[in-house]
Amino acid sequence: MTQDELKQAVARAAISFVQDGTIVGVGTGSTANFFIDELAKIKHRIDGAVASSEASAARLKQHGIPVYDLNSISELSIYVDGADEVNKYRQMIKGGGAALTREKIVAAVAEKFICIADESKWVDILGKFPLPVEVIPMARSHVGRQLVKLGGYPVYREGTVTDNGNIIIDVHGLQIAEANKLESAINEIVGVVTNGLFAHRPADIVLLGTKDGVKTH
Ligand SMILES: O=C[C@H](O)[C@H](O)[C@H](O)COP(=O)(O)O
Repeated sequence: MTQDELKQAVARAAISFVQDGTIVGVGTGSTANFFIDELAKIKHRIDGAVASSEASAARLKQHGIPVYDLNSISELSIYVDGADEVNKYRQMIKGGGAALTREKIVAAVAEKFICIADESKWVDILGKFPLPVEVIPMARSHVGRQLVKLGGYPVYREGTVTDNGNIIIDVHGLQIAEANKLESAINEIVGVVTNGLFAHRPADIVLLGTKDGVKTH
């Protein structure tokens, strides 16, 4: 099976968690795009969606799925999104597509976070994938210096502006043993909006696409 076929398989599997008549939280990225396309097939059964990026909102609308502002709803039963890395504690690194902040916000509202990923994303220790950090532009150098003190090698992601008008710094060289602590420490740096560690809010369910089928963790 190709990587895209594995992504499609987990996207399909996630549809079984969608309850009729509800608003669905939808993530960002290539795996989330497969989920949006699967969601379109059952769009008559749902009320609509909340998107974690402008790109996902546009794809949902192209399919004729109503997109709600998060502020206009009070509850969200599920949030379905991909990940750049996920471990056995269902902690994740996210933000390869620069959507980490909105993803974290929608995930915070959702009762259940369902992570959909192909097996290449499964890791023992988080950190091989450079950790994305969303930063207020004027704080770029300051945040970079603080990230070095935390043991990382910060690299400015040239040409990327987030949906919130900020920049991304990718932190290389981290071996993340205590994801909760590092998530908090980075978020305490003045000028950081948030970072792509989802440790305080791990996924509730991971659907992992493997050659032997979709495995649930
Ligand atoms: O900002 C992007 C998101 O965190 C994505 O969920 C993550 O990068 C995984 O994307 P993909 O499904 O394309 O590998």
